[in-house]
Amino acid sequence: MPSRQDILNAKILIVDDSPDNIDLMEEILREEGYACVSSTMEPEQVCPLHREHNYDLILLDLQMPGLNGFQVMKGLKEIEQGGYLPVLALTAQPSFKIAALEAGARDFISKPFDLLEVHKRIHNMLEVRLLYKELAQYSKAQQELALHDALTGLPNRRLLEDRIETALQHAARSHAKAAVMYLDLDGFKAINDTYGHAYGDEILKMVSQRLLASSRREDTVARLGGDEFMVVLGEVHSLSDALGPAAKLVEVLNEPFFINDLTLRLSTSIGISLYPDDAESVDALISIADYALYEAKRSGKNRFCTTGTARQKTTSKLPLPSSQAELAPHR
Ligand SMILES: Nc1nc2c(ncn2[C@@H]2O[C@H](COP(=O)(O)OP(=O)(O)OP(=O)(O)O)[C@@H](O)[C@H]2O)c(=O)[nH]1
Repeated sequence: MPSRQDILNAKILIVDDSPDNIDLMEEILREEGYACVSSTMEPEQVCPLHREHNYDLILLDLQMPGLNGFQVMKGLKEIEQGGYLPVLALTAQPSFKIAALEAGARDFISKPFDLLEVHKRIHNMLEVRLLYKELAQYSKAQQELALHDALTGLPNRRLLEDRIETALQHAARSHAKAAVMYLDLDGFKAINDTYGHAYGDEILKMVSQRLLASSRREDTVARLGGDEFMVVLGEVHSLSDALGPAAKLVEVLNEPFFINDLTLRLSTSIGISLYPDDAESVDALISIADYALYEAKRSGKNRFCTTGTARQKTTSKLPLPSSQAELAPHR
């Protein structure tokens, strides 16, 4: 619930073509203790000002030359799409009251002003507006939490699948390819067992940072859970475009990790699948990369492995061209 102080600090804009009305309203608000009050006599400035300042309350005169209050509300609705239109209409015309509410105003104040009514209506509207903002922020934070891994802050599997889908759509549109790299740390369990879970957590956070630092802004780095990560490269033109980044990831995770006074080492194995060569769906690309990862582990860890026969085994019984017939471990 917003505090009295929150309400007094809310951002208020007065819109009226009469300087006397503006002076009067400013005085009423300042006397009550409202600290962030501004005004304009130019209705066409209301939308640009609201875009810039995101007001908590707009006290809007309905009858103004040029743009009237109803037209201003139309513009404000476009800015506050799906949101709470923070407009309190000011009108001397009883017939305008219902029209104003129908046009999106939350409430109205009749002219000439009744001081007690002005205070109550402004206070009540600000209370609802600020509550609405709190709720919107809370729901945004909840959505973020649901899509990100709590330990590392990286996208989780749900968001990752969305990002892969988007990368595939972009690649399809531009006749390019996309690469999915499935990473699993080598020997991570031993770090947990030897130094404790807190050290393991620290390593996972440092691994995330290294992966992010070694990737392009447009790539996606995600944590699937445990010691498994995924890096998605959009807009690659051939498998060889993914090999350099994969080699770099193997290399950066080979660098020592300094935690407190300990120097810890581990490595990573990576399986790579390529869109559209290996598969065209998110699930198939992930499972083919997983299979290539398995091959990287099986053939000695600390390396990356491309797909080749992985596709043959998971999706079809057709023989692959001989150039793709072998899994290709690299280190
Ligand atoms: N510290 C920490 N450990 C985790 C977390 N999630 C999973 N683990 C541990 O990570 C380990 C992952 O197991 P493995 O991948 O089999 O271990 P590994 O030693 O890397 O095995 P290889 O991949 O064969 O080299 C398990 O011991 C899990 O308990 C976490 O959030 N924090």
